Amino acid sequence: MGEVDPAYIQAIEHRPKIISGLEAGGIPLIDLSPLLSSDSLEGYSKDHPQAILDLVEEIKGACKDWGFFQVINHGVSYDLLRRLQTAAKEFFDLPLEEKRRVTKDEENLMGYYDTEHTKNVRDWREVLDFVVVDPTVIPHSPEPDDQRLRQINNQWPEYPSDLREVCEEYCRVVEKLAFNLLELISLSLGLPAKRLNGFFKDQISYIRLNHYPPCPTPHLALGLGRHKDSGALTVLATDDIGGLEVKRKTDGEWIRVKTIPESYIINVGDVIQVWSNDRYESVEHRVVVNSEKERFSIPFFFDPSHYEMVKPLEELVDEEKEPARFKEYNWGKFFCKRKLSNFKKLPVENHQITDFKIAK
Ligand SMILES: O=C(O)CCC(=O)C(=O)O
Ligand SMILES: [Fe+2]
Repeated sequence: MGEVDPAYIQAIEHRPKIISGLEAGGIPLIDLSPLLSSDSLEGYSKDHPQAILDLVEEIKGACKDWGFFQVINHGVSYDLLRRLQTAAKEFFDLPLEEKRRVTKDEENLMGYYDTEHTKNVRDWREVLDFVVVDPTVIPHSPEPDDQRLRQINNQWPEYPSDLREVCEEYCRVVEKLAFNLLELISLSLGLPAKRLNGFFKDQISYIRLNHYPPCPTPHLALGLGRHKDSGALTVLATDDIGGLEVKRKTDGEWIRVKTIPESYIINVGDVIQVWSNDRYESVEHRVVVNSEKERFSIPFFFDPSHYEMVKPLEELVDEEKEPARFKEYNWGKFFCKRKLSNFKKLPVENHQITDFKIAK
C-alpha cells in the first residue's frame, strides 16, 4: 500500500493506543450449542427448553450491556471457513493490477476496493465485497423522489478459481447462523421468534473480505476508523490476529476483542437499535493495525429488503410510557446514501440514524 500518505492519518483524539498483547475481557462469550439440538425456535412459549430460555437471557444481557458478543458452537464448519480464508489470502496476494480488474465503483457497488474512507480518513485496508443474493435489487439513487430501482451483481476475479464457489457456499451457511441469531434476539425482546424474519425477504446482505496489511505507522492510522454498522446484525469471522476494538458503553474506553479460535463476533447494527427503540444500541468499533502481521476478517452484513421502512416495532412502543424515539426511514435509500459516500471524501459527517432521532 506504499508509504504513509496523509490521507491515512487520524486526528490525535482518534489515534489508537498501541498495546502489546493486552486484551481486556468483558465481552460476553455465548455457547450456542442449545440451538444445535433444538429443531426450531418458532412460537414464543414458556415451553422452550430451559437451555434455550437461558440462552435468550444471555443474548439480552449482551445486547443491552455491550451491543457485542462472541459465539461458539455456532454450526459453521471450520473447514469451510478455512477454505474461504485461504482463497481470500490468495486473492489479496495478487498484484494490484489484477485485483483492480474487479474494482467496485458508483455503478458497480460490489468488488475490490483499496481506497475506502471511514469518517473521511482513509482506512489501512483493502476489501472485496459480494452480495449474498446475486443479483440484489436496491434503489437507483438515494434521492427520495427517485422511484427507479437497479440491480447489483457480483464481480468475481479469475483467480483464485474456487473463490466464487467457496464464497457462495459460505453465504448459505452464515445466513443460517444470522437467522438463528435474529430469532434469539427477537425472543430476547419478548417477541415471537420469527417476528423479524419477514424484513429479510429480499435481503440486501453482503459479505466483505477484509485485508489489513502490516502498517509502518500503526499509531497514526487505523485499519478501519471508528464507525457503527448500519444494517441489522453483523456476523464477523476473523483470523487469530487481534485488532478489533469496541467502545465500552459504561465508560467510553476502547476495549480490544479477544481472538477466540472458531468463534464469531456478533454485533447489533443501527437497524436493530431502531426496531428495539433504543433497548439495544449499535456500538462504535474500529480496527487497529500492527507493523508486523497482516490480518484478515470476514463480516457478513445482515441487511433487510431495500423497501422496508425502518421504525421502532409497534409492540415495543407505548405512546405514554415508551414513545417512539425514531422517525421511520427507508432502508434502501439509507444503504445507497452510505454506499455512494464511500467513493468520496466528504466534507461532512456521514448519514446516521441520529438524523431520524425524535427529540425528547
Ligand atoms: O475487521 C474487523 O474486525 C471488523 C470489521 C468491521 O467492523 C466492518 O467491516 O464493519
Ligand atoms: Fe463494523
